Amino acid sequence: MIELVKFPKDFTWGVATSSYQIEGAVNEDGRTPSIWDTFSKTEGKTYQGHTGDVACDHYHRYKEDVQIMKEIGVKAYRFSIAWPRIFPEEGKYNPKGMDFYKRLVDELLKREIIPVATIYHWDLPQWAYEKNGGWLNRESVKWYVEYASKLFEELGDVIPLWITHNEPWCSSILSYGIGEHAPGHKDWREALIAAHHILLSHGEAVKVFRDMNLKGAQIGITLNLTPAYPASEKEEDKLAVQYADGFANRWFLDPIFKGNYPEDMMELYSKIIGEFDFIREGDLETISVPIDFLGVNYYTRSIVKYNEDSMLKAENVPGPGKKTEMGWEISPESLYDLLKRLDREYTKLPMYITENGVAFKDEVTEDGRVHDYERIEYIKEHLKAIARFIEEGGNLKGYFVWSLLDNFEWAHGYSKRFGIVYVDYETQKRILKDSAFWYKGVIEKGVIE
Ligand SMILES: OC[C@H]1NNC[C@@H](O)[C@@H]1O
Repeated sequence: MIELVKFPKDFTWGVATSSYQIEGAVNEDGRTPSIWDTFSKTEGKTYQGHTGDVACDHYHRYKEDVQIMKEIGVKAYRFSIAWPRIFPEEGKYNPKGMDFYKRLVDELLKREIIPVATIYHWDLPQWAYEKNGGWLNRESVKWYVEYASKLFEELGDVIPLWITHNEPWCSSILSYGIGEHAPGHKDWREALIAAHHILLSHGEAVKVFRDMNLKGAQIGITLNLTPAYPASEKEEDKLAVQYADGFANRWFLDPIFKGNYPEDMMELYSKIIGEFDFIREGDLETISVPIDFLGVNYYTRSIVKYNEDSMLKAENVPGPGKKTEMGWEISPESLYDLLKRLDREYTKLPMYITENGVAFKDEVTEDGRVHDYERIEYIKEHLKAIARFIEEGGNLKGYFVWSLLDNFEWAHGYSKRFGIVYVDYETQKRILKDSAFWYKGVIEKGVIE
């Protein structure tokens, strides 16, 4: 007996991308460098020195790509806007840069695809970074609000869903603390300062958004969340989970939904970074202004054991499940656990899975196709977890596959393919993978077998 898993009729089936990962055209129509242009051109920072100079040439091929979305039948398209196209210099608005997004939105609306805009997906203008380190400078909040306000003015009447930030954990901790992402700093105090200013910019932008009273438009934030599990039933491993969970999840969930940073993590971090003197009176009220929805990016879980020598008292151990090309364990049941926890402990607001997807070794076979059955399996299992949550009353409104296209996977360059559409970077030819045809069927029927 084939199990049929049904989704609500109005479920938002989408795909997601981001500007630096797909657009290319890095010097076109007034765009100036972002920190990722600088970082990717720095020796040793990205796989084989790959950059986003051309990427998927989406800046020129957007009409073709929107037509592909139409063929797949997606209802919504989550993309990000490149700040350096809109404000190539501080205070200097660039209408030609904005015009690209107006053209893109026109193409989407012509095909009745809902545009979902991420305001910041990591391509900070280099000019902002050069003013005392970008997000380390509290002025970044002002720059960001000026940028977001201009987007609301110019696109607020045609874009119904706005996401202030994509994965603040990555644009702060991974970028200023661990150093794997631009600007590549390795300083925990800087990481927490950047996180604070990013969260503050989120809250300030939401306030401006509310003041503009944009009819029918909603605003939220997207967090990448990684549920942590203990390697054993030992009490010390459970303590390791508490700190791993604080590090990955609660440091962002708590200020947004509870109006405070988690006490246990502040205590732990204060031993490393000293005073939290970058938090000012009223900041947490701003950060926790009410939003309309939460975007959740989910890929994998972590399993941790206690380690006295680690700052977080936690050390990752590999899970038993199958691994992806990124080395991430496949664990759809952890997505269900995560959604239940968010519903229980944080919010009853509508949620969207704003990213979920997987990198496997994709090859174009003799028949000119890409038989990515493992990706179909991955997406199917995660959709089942989502369906179970919805069935139990969970307020989950939509799902965006990461990604529409194979694209620039940050430090991994083009070596990791997440797309449901294959990109031949030599020719820029797009090939719908089997997963794209499968997803088309799911969208059409609203069920998975
Ligand atoms: O690693 C896959 C994706 N994860 N979330 C942010 C995106 O920019 C990444 O490509």
